[in-house]
Amino acid sequence: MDTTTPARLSVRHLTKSFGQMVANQDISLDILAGELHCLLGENGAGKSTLSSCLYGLYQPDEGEIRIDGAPVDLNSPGDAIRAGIGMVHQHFVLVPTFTVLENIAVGTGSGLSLDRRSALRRIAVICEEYDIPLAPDRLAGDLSVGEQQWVEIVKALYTGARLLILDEPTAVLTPDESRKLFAVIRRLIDDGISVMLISHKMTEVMQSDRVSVLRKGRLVATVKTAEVTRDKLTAMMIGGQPPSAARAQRDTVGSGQVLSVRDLTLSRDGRPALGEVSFDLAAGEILGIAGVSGNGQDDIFECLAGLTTPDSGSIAIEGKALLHASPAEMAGRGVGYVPSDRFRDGLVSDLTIAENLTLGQQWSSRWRKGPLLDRTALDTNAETAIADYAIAAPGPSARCGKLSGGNAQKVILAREFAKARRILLCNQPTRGLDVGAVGFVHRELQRKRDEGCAILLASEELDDLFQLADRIMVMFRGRVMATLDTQAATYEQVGHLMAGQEKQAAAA
Ligand SMILES: Nc1ncnc2c1ncn2[C@@H]1O[C@H](COP(=O)(O)OP(=O)(O)OP(=O)(O)O)[C@@H](O)[C@H]1O
Repeated sequence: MDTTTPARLSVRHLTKSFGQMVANQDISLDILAGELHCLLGENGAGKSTLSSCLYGLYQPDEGEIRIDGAPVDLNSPGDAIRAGIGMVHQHFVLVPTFTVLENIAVGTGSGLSLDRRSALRRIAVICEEYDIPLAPDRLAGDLSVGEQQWVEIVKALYTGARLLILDEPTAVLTPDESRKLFAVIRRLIDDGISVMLISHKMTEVMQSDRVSVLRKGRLVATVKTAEVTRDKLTAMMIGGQPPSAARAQRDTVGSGQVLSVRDLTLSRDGRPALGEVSFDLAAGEILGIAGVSGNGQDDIFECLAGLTTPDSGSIAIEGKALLHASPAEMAGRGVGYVPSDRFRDGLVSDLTIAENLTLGQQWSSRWRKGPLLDRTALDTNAETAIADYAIAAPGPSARCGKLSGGNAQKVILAREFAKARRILLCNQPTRGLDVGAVGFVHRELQRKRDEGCAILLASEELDDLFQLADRIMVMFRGRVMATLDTQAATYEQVGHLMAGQEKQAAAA
């Protein structure tokens, strides 16, 4: 690939606003045929908006999109697919009771008119050509998250995509699955297919051919990856140094054993979700939970947060059994909870940042002036959080539903970190955050730990766990495979345990 390589997709002067918010401003860039092109930017920089415009989910206010030199109007995903653009989102939308083949048929609009034999042949050709391990007759409900992603990729290739947009694809994969995905991406590129990758992980970004950096809705530059360093890219992205952990903390307590979990067992829809999970957590300790998404992490947190009742087992905080506790009671006991699904469990989209920051504590005298909410106190609190956590938002009264994924996450972190005086339950806190924000969360977690807070930290990012956790508990199919001392553990060993491979882990 060189400068004479033709552009598969050209964007010229693309602008897209939501009310006053200009999410993409005058963006011009080319994605060349057969290149891996990364889109890099802080949370809220405009990456999702741009990719949504390219996939016909949003229509730009101004500007032009060309495919292979010809202007196109992308008014729907159907238009994008016809133009040869495929997109794999972070959340897959497969029908669990359908087979892989049926999901591909439904997703590509072939539906009932499908010629089964020729469809099977075509899927087999795609899988063989790009070395994708996928059996068309398996039920989607039986597939691992990584396998579901293969279905989405094959679906896009089946419709003839020549440009594939991948939105943070490795966020849900094991290290092994991520390596495999990158091997497939290389094959696609060798075959002349273009891949646009949205990723916050610098190790992945550095594997691309070129990077387009967005900052505050504008394109900073498109550069050849071989000609820049990680630090240079980070500086381009944030336009300076990452924000520092500036927050002063209030009273904190704690020493010795704080949280004790014994034989927690839970089934959901008749299937075992948790099997005899036991662990202890001490003040000033970070216990990491490693596991591929869906292996029981969410269930543990929901039991601890009082949102789900286990079938058996016990939970005790400082020796006292924990029964159903409301968010306000949890806050009263100094427990903060960062859930993995920010919009389902963490935020109310229609409420403002100021209101979301006091959610669950709105009856506390701190936020009341007589019977009414003290708006000034709410706004002051929100302004501090917006500054400390570098939340990209117009102000305290912005609705959380309009924030980018990463900025929404920062609102939850600001609220729950403030609550957590004794215990912080943190499920995937860095998911979808940019490098600057990840660094900030790491420093905040370390600060809370140093102040004596007991932290339970689940992350699909092994980097988070290896950098922060004192011990790493590895989950597979709802069971604890092992709890390792971080100093003595290796990435490979944890990766094997995450895949349920005890023997390989022992040999690693
Ligand atoms: N539907 C919408 N309505 C109003 N504002 C929006 C909407 N979608 C996005 N925005 C705003 O546009 C800006 C860009 O958001 P976008 O989601 O494109 O950022 P991003 O770079 O993908 O961020 P992240 O890395 O956090 O996912 C943000 O300030 C966001 O709040």
